[in-house]
Amino acid sequence: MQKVFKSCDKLDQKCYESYITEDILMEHAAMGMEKYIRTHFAPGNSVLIVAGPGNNGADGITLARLLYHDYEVKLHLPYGIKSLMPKLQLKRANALGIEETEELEDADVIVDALFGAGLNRLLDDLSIQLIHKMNSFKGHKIACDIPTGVAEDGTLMPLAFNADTTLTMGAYKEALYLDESKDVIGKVERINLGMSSQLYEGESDTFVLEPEDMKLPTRDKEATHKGTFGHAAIFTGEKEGAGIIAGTAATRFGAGLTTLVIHEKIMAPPYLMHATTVPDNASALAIGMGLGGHFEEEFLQKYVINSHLPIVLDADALSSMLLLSIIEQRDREIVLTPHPKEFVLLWMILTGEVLKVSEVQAKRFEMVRMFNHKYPHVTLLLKGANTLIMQEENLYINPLGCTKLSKGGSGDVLSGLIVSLLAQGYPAIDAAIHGSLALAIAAQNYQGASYAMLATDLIDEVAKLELC
Ligand SMILES: NC(=O)C1=CN([C@@H]2O[C@H](COP(=O)(O)OP(=O)(O)OC[C@H]3O[C@@H](n4cnc5c(N)ncnc54)[C@H](O)[C@@H]3O)[C@@H](O)[C@H]2O)[C@@H](O)CC1
Repeated sequence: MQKVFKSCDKLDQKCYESYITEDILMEHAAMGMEKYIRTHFAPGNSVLIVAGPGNNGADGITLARLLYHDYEVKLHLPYGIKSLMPKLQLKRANALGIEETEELEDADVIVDALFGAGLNRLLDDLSIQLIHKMNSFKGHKIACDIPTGVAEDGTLMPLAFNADTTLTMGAYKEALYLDESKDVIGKVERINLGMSSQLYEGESDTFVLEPEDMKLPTRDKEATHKGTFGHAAIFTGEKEGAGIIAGTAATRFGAGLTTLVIHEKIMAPPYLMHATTVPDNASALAIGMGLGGHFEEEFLQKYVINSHLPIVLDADALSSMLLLSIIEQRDREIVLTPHPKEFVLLWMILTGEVLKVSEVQAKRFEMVRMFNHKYPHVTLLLKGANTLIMQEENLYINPLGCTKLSKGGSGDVLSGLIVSLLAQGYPAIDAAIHGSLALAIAAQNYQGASYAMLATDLIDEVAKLELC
């Protein structure tokens, strides 16, 4: 996992105090982009660099110098040059013979160095025209630091540069991981600015997860039996399919036993048990998926609220005042897995504040932190294109989800994976992180069409993760 920061200003300041000047940082920023281009494009290819008036533009001008002669470099400066660093970089570039181009033509590589971290107001007409044009080009699109149109606080403007790759300077920033900007950021790579990234970064309590972080349930001992791996009890309500999907996922992910708790007799697959109450040896619970109003309050009070077993609250449980009262229990392992619409409901119940889904989406990090401030002991997993997971002040971003997951049943699989890990004895935060990673990586591994994946396909992919 990698550290993530709200802004790099303080990190840059720390460098200056160590005599690592702006000029050094900038040279390395440009060298990082140069390396990326030289790795992916042979000399002779054309590179269009659109450079703005500030230091983001200066990164672009520096890149022009580094590539000039080996590549067909076209440098466009639509706003002229305003500050010290771009002036210095342009002098150096001009001295080598680089001239500005007035024409904006397609190239093999298009570099957006118009505005980076300094974007502080809406784009004007000139920028809008430029970005429309750059987006229409066929060349490989690289954003320097952050695409123009994505502000440092993560706000996505009505138009943004549509990057294939964002080469971000020094450290990963939160703005790169808001759901709304996922489609314009493309792949993200970090560029080191003349020192180890660990020295540049310092401390952070926010992290972006990587595939290598995924830990699968371990079965490294031979002298075991089904009881060794816990017993997941999944409350199955009006839509019994949701419980069956979650139960199948829980079993596939290693739970020794899985029971669907339901009042009625159902046709469950043979590997799932079902019962009308929670089995005595249950080691974790999951409730909410397809629940409806299946269980009476007295039953829920006895088997869910008073049980104190580790628990996943999902879907309908997140709009139940009774079930949400669980989050006051500070001695319990609790995972909440809302999607943004469910978060709106739970937030209203917990605080009385009525939010729109769009407001939650626009400030996902802030909302998760506000929830965490009230309930630090609860693991909150806010679903989305970039899932956010937080407990005890540490926030983890899982950016590995993909559009194949946008289908009914994916959330039930996730609840099943998490309750499975809880049943096997993993702490709530680990269960949420590794369940979420397993879900996302399994979806990536699915080989069918992007629109075709069923919850059962996803569970089959989970079953193969250890072999990958
Ligand atoms: N500070 C440093 O030491 C480093 C900075 N680097 C680069 O510097 C960038 C930040 O540079 P700056 O702080 O100069 O900011 P930018 O270059 O992103 O933009 C600042 C300039 O754009 C103008 N501006 C902002 N929004 C505008 C809008 N909507 N329309 C028109 N003009 C607008 C501002 O008035 C200012 O002149 C980073 O994104 C990164 O690319 C890198 O070189 C790494 C090191």
